[in-house]
Amino acid sequence: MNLTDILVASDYDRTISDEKDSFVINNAVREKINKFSKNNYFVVVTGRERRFIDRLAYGLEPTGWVLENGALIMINDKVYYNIPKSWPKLRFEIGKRLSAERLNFTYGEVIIYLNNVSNNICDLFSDLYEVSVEWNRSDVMIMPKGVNKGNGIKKFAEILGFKGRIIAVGDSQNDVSLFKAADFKVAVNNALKEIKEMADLVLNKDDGQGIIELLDYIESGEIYKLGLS
Ligand SMILES: O=C(O)COP(=O)(O)O
Repeated sequence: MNLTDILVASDYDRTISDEKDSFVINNAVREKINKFSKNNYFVVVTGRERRFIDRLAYGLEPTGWVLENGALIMINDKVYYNIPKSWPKLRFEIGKRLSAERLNFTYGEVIIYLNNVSNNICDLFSDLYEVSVEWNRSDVMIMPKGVNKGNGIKKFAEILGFKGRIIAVGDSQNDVSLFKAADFKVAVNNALKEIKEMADLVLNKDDGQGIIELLDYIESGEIYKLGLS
Protein backbone atom coordinates (compact mmCIF):
# COMPACT_ATOMS: atom_id res chain seq x y z
CA MET A 1 0.00 0.00 0.00
CA ASN A 2 1.28 3.44 -0.92
CA LEU A 3 -0.29 6.09 1.31
CA THR A 4 0.82 8.92 -0.95
CA ASP A 5 -1.91 7.70 -3.34
CA ILE A 6 -4.46 8.83 -0.78
CA LEU A 7 -5.51 12.35 0.09
CA VAL A 8 -7.75 12.88 3.12
CA ALA A 9 -9.97 15.95 2.73
CA SER A 10 -11.57 16.76 6.06
CA ASP A 11 -14.19 19.24 7.16
CA TYR A 12 -13.36 21.18 10.36
CA ASP A 13 -16.40 22.11 12.50
CA ARG A 14 -18.02 19.02 14.06
CA THR A 15 -15.57 16.77 12.17
CA ILE A 16 -12.06 17.65 13.35
CA SER A 17 -13.36 19.81 16.19
CA ASP A 18 -16.17 19.48 18.67
CA GLU A 19 -18.81 22.10 19.44
CA LYS A 20 -18.45 21.26 23.17
CA ASP A 21 -14.85 22.59 22.98
CA SER A 22 -16.05 25.75 21.19
CA PHE A 23 -14.44 24.24 18.08
CA VAL A 24 -10.90 24.45 19.51
CA ILE A 25 -8.94 21.40 18.33
CA ASN A 26 -8.19 18.75 20.92
CA ASN A 27 -4.48 17.95 21.54
CA ALA A 28 -4.72 14.24 20.67
CA VAL A 29 -6.51 15.03 17.39
CA ARG A 30 -3.92 17.69 16.50
CA GLU A 31 -1.05 15.28 17.19
CA LYS A 32 -2.65 12.50 15.15
CA ILE A 33 -3.24 14.74 12.13
CA ASN A 34 0.23 16.32 12.33
CA LYS A 35 1.90 12.93 12.47
CA PHE A 36 -0.20 11.62 9.58
CA SER A 37 0.48 14.76 7.50
CA LYS A 38 4.25 14.30 7.73
CA ASN A 39 4.09 11.41 5.24
CA ASN A 40 0.60 11.66 3.77
CA TYR A 41 -1.77 14.22 2.30
CA PHE A 42 -4.27 15.67 4.76
CA VAL A 43 -6.23 18.77 3.74
CA VAL A 44 -8.62 20.73 5.95
CA VAL A 45 -11.60 21.83 3.85
CA THR A 46 -13.75 24.29 5.75
CA GLY A 47 -16.20 27.14 5.50
CA ARG A 48 -14.09 29.03 7.97
CA GLU A 49 -11.88 32.00 7.24
CA ARG A 50 -8.10 32.19 7.60
CA ARG A 51 -8.35 34.30 10.79
CA PHE A 52 -9.81 31.30 12.67
CA ILE A 53 -6.81 29.02 12.09
CA ASP A 54 -4.65 30.41 14.88
CA ARG A 55 -7.59 30.79 17.23
CA LEU A 56 -9.17 27.34 16.82
CA ALA A 57 -6.58 25.11 15.16
CA TYR A 58 -3.39 26.46 16.67
CA GLY A 59 -0.40 24.22 15.84
CA LEU A 60 -2.28 22.13 13.30
CA GLU A 61 0.00 21.42 10.33
CA PRO A 62 -1.90 19.68 7.55
CA THR A 63 -0.63 19.48 3.96
CA GLY A 64 -2.81 22.49 3.24
CA TRP A 65 -6.13 24.22 3.64
CA VAL A 66 -9.17 24.89 1.50
CA LEU A 67 -10.84 27.80 3.28
CA GLU A 68 -13.99 29.89 2.89
CA ASN A 69 -15.91 26.93 1.51
CA GLY A 70 -13.60 26.39 -1.46
CA ALA A 71 -12.73 30.00 -2.35
CA LEU A 72 -9.25 30.13 -0.85
CA ILE A 73 -6.57 27.47 -1.20
CA MET A 74 -3.48 27.57 0.98
CA ILE A 75 -0.42 25.34 0.48
CA ASN A 76 2.84 26.15 2.30
CA ASP A 77 1.61 29.68 3.04
CA LYS A 78 1.00 30.31 -0.64
CA VAL A 79 -2.59 31.43 -1.27
CA TYR A 80 -4.62 30.79 -4.42
CA TYR A 81 -8.01 32.44 -4.94
CA ASN A 82 -10.64 30.30 -6.59
CA ILE A 83 -13.07 33.07 -7.65
CA PRO A 84 -14.42 34.69 -10.80
CA LYS A 85 -13.45 38.29 -11.65
CA SER A 86 -17.06 39.44 -11.33
CA TRP A 87 -17.23 38.53 -7.66
CA PRO A 88 -16.06 41.75 -5.84
CA LYS A 89 -18.78 43.86 -7.53
CA LEU A 90 -21.42 41.21 -6.93
CA ARG A 91 -20.39 40.83 -3.31
CA PHE A 92 -20.85 44.56 -2.77
CA GLU A 93 -24.38 44.31 -4.17
CA ILE A 94 -25.19 41.36 -1.90
CA GLY A 95 -23.89 43.28 1.13
CA LYS A 96 -26.16 46.20 0.24
CA ARG A 97 -29.21 43.93 0.04
CA LEU A 98 -28.44 42.19 3.33
CA SER A 99 -27.93 45.53 5.08
CA ALA A 100 -31.25 46.81 3.69
CA GLU A 101 -32.91 43.77 5.33
CA ARG A 102 -31.02 44.55 8.58
CA LEU A 103 -29.46 41.08 8.55
CA ASN A 104 -26.19 40.59 10.44
CA PHE A 105 -23.38 39.25 8.32
CA THR A 106 -19.58 39.19 8.12
CA TYR A 107 -17.30 39.42 5.14
CA GLY A 108 -14.48 36.94 4.72
CA GLU A 109 -11.84 37.58 2.08
CA VAL A 110 -14.30 36.10 -0.39
CA ILE A 111 -17.46 34.78 1.25
CA ILE A 112 -20.29 36.45 3.11
CA TYR A 113 -21.25 34.60 6.28
CA LEU A 114 -24.47 34.68 8.30
CA ASN A 115 -25.02 32.84 11.60
CA ASN A 116 -28.30 31.29 12.75
CA VAL A 117 -30.46 32.14 9.80
CA SER A 118 -34.10 31.17 10.31
CA ASN A 119 -35.68 32.24 7.02
CA ASN A 120 -34.93 31.40 3.43
CA ILE A 121 -32.77 34.26 2.25
CA CYS A 122 -32.30 32.87 -1.30
CA ASP A 123 -35.19 35.04 -2.57
CA LEU A 124 -33.06 38.12 -1.93
CA PHE A 125 -30.66 37.06 -4.69
CA SER A 126 -32.93 35.22 -7.11
CA ASP A 127 -32.04 37.68 -9.91
CA LEU A 128 -28.28 37.26 -9.34
CA TYR A 129 -27.43 34.12 -11.29
CA GLU A 130 -23.77 34.07 -10.35
CA VAL A 131 -24.48 33.69 -6.65
CA SER A 132 -24.86 30.49 -4.66
CA VAL A 133 -26.15 30.06 -1.13
CA GLU A 134 -24.77 27.18 0.93
CA TRP A 135 -25.97 26.01 4.32
CA ASN A 136 -24.00 24.57 7.21
CA ARG A 137 -26.69 23.50 9.70
CA SER A 138 -28.36 26.91 10.40
CA ASP A 139 -25.48 29.09 9.13
CA VAL A 140 -25.37 30.44 5.61
CA MET A 141 -22.46 31.11 3.27
CA ILE A 142 -22.98 33.26 0.21
CA MET A 143 -20.50 32.35 -2.49
CA PRO A 144 -19.76 32.84 -6.17
CA LYS A 145 -21.68 30.22 -8.15
CA GLY A 146 -19.65 27.07 -8.80
CA VAL A 147 -17.27 27.73 -5.91
CA ASN A 148 -17.71 25.11 -3.21
CA LYS A 149 -15.68 22.61 -1.21
CA GLY A 150 -15.74 20.05 -4.05
CA ASN A 151 -14.44 22.51 -6.59
CA GLY A 152 -11.86 23.76 -4.03
CA ILE A 153 -10.42 20.29 -3.34
CA LYS A 154 -10.21 19.56 -7.07
CA LYS A 155 -8.19 22.77 -7.57
CA PHE A 156 -6.02 21.83 -4.59
CA ALA A 157 -5.29 18.39 -6.09
CA GLU A 158 -4.49 20.02 -9.43
CA ILE A 159 -1.99 22.45 -7.82
CA LEU A 160 -0.38 19.53 -5.98
CA GLY A 161 -0.37 17.35 -9.12
CA PHE A 162 -2.20 14.69 -7.07
CA LYS A 163 -3.79 11.91 -9.12
CA GLY A 164 -4.68 9.35 -6.44
CA ARG A 165 -7.86 8.74 -4.48
CA ILE A 166 -9.58 11.39 -2.37
CA ILE A 167 -11.19 10.33 0.90
CA ALA A 168 -13.62 13.02 2.08
CA VAL A 169 -14.86 13.20 5.66
CA GLY A 170 -17.58 15.51 6.91
CA ASP A 171 -20.84 16.04 8.74
CA SER A 172 -23.16 18.57 7.14
CA GLN A 173 -24.79 20.15 4.07
CA ASN A 174 -21.75 22.08 2.82
CA ASP A 175 -19.82 18.78 2.69
CA VAL A 176 -22.07 17.38 -0.06
CA SER A 177 -19.96 18.94 -2.85
CA LEU A 178 -16.84 17.58 -1.13
CA PHE A 179 -18.41 14.10 -1.09
CA LYS A 180 -19.24 14.42 -4.80
CA ALA A 181 -15.61 15.22 -5.62
CA ALA A 182 -14.30 12.25 -3.58
CA ASP A 183 -13.60 8.61 -4.38
CA PHE A 184 -14.63 7.50 -0.89
CA LYS A 185 -17.05 9.32 1.42
CA VAL A 186 -16.86 9.10 5.19
CA ALA A 187 -19.28 10.53 7.77
CA VAL A 188 -18.41 11.12 11.40
CA ASN A 189 -20.95 9.52 13.74
CA ASN A 190 -22.41 12.93 14.65
CA ALA A 191 -23.09 13.78 10.97
CA LEU A 192 -26.53 14.78 9.73
CA LYS A 193 -28.73 11.89 8.57
CA GLU A 194 -28.53 12.90 4.89
CA ILE A 195 -24.70 12.91 5.05
CA LYS A 196 -24.62 9.49 6.71
CA GLU A 197 -26.92 8.19 3.98
CA MET A 198 -24.54 9.42 1.27
CA ALA A 199 -21.45 7.98 2.98
CA ASP A 200 -19.55 4.81 2.03
CA LEU A 201 -18.45 4.53 5.65
CA VAL A 202 -20.00 5.89 8.85
CA LEU A 203 -17.47 6.11 11.67
CA ASN A 204 -18.26 4.78 15.14
CA LYS A 205 -16.99 7.92 16.80
CA ASP A 206 -17.90 11.60 16.79
CA ASP A 207 -15.92 14.67 15.72
CA GLY A 208 -12.11 14.49 16.22
CA GLN A 209 -12.30 11.01 17.75
CA GLY A 210 -13.83 9.97 14.42
CA ILE A 211 -10.85 11.48 12.58
CA ILE A 212 -8.47 9.46 14.77
CA GLU A 213 -10.55 6.35 13.98
CA LEU A 214 -10.37 7.08 10.23
CA LEU A 215 -6.60 7.74 10.20
CA ASP A 216 -6.09 4.49 12.13
CA TYR A 217 -8.07 2.62 9.45
CA ILE A 218 -5.91 4.20 6.73
CA GLU A 219 -2.58 3.58 8.49
CA SER A 220 -3.44 -0.05 9.25
CA GLY A 221 -4.78 -0.72 5.74
CA GLU A 222 -8.18 -1.66 7.18
CA ILE A 223 -9.76 1.08 5.06
CA TYR A 224 -9.52 -1.35 2.10
CA LYS A 225 -11.56 -3.94 3.99
CA LEU A 226 -14.06 -1.20 4.74
CA GLY A 227 -14.63 -0.51 1.05
CA LEU A 228 -11.90 1.74 -0.38
CA SER A 229 -10.81 0.25 -3.67
O1 LIG B 1 -19.42 26.97 9.24
C1 LIG B 1 -18.23 27.19 9.45
O2 LIG B 1 -17.82 28.23 9.98
C2 LIG B 1 -17.22 26.21 9.01
O3 LIG B 1 -17.70 24.97 9.09
P1 LIG B 1 -17.08 23.67 8.40
O4 LIG B 1 -15.69 23.51 8.90
O5 LIG B 1 -18.03 22.66 8.95
O6 LIG B 1 -17.18 23.86 6.95
